[in-house]
Amino acid sequence: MLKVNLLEKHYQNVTAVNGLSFEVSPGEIFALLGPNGAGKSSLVKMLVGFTQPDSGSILLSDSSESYTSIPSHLLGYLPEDRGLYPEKTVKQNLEFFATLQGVSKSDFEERCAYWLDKFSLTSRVDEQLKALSKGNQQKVQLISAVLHQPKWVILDEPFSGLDPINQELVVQFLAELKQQGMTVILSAHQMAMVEKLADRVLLLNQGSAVIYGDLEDILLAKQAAVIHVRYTPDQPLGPLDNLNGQYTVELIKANQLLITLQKDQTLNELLPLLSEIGNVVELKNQSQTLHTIYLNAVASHNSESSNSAVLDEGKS
Ligand SMILES: Nc1ncnc2c1ncn2[C@@H]1O[C@H](COP(=O)(O)OP(=O)(O)OP(=O)(O)O)[C@@H](O)[C@H]1O
Repeated sequence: MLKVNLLEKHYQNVTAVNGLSFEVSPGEIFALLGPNGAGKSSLVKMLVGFTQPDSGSILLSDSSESYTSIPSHLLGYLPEDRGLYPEKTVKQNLEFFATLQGVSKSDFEERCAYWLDKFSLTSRVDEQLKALSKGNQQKVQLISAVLHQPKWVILDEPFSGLDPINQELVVQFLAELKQQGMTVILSAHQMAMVEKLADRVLLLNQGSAVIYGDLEDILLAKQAAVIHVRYTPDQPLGPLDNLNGQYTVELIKANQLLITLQKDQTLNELLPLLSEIGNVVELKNQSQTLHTIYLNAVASHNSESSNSAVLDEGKS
C-alpha cells in the first residue's frame, strides 16, 4: 500500500503540490490527471525519490519493509524526460536497462522478444534507436521500464506522442501489467484512454486534489443519463409535452432531442413515450464522460480559487 499524507512541494514562489493526501492499493491502475502545471510530474518525482517533499509524507509498505519513496528495486519508471541512447540499437538499449536491474540473460531474451512482438517492433531490434520514429522510441522506453517485472510501475504521460493505434497498444500493455500483478500509476491527458483503463483517479489542479476516488463511482455520481434521440417527427412538438415534466427535454434540431433522465429513471419508462413522437431512428447515450467531468471540475476549482483570492485581497 502506498500512503501519501499532506504532501507539499514548493519551487521558489510556486506551490506545485499543495497538501495532497491519497492512497494507492497494490494491483490497481491509478491515474493522475490534471491540466499542464497541475503538479503531476512534481508529485511523481517525489513518489520515486528524485526530489524530496517540503512537508508531508510518503509511506510505501511492501512485505515487512516500509519506504519513504518507491525504491528502485520495486520500481519501473517512465520519466517525463525520456532517456535512451540514440546511437545504440533497440536491443542494446533494452539490454542496458535489464542488466542495470539484474535481469538474467535468459529472462531478458524471453521478455524482450515478448514485448517487442506485442509492440510490433521485432523487426527493428537491431536498428539504431535514432532510426525509429518518436512513437516507436517511446514504446522501447516503455518496455525498458518493465523488463525486470517491478511491483510498481510509474509512467509519466505514457500516451504522449502516440497515434491512436499505438495508444490502444499501450492500453493493452498496461492492462497486461495489471494482470501480471503490477501496480500502475500513470499521468495522462488522454481521458478516453484513462476511462478504459483506470481503477481509480486523482484529478489535480493547482497542486490540489479536485476529484479523487473510484472511476466508476465518479462517472456514475456526476451524471444524470442524457439520451440523444434522432427521429422523424410525425407532428411538430405535440407529444413532447407528455415527456416534459417527467424528463428534461430539449429540442436541439427539428428532428433531434436531448432527454435527461432523473437519477432513478430507466429507459423502460421512456421508450413507450418516445414512440408517440414519431419514428425514432437513433438513440445515443450522451452521458458525461471523464473528459467533461474533468473540464467542469477544473473550471469550477479555478473559479473558486480566483474568488477566494479576491476575498483575501479584500481583507488585506
Ligand atoms: N524544477 C522546477 N523549478 C521551478 N518550478 C517548477 C519546477 N518543476 C515544476 N515547476 C512548477 O511547478 C508547477 C507544477 O509543474 P508540474 O511539471 O509538476 O506539472 P504537470 O502537472 O506535470 O504539468 P504537465 O502536464 O505540463 O507535465 C508548475 O507551475 C511548474 O512551472
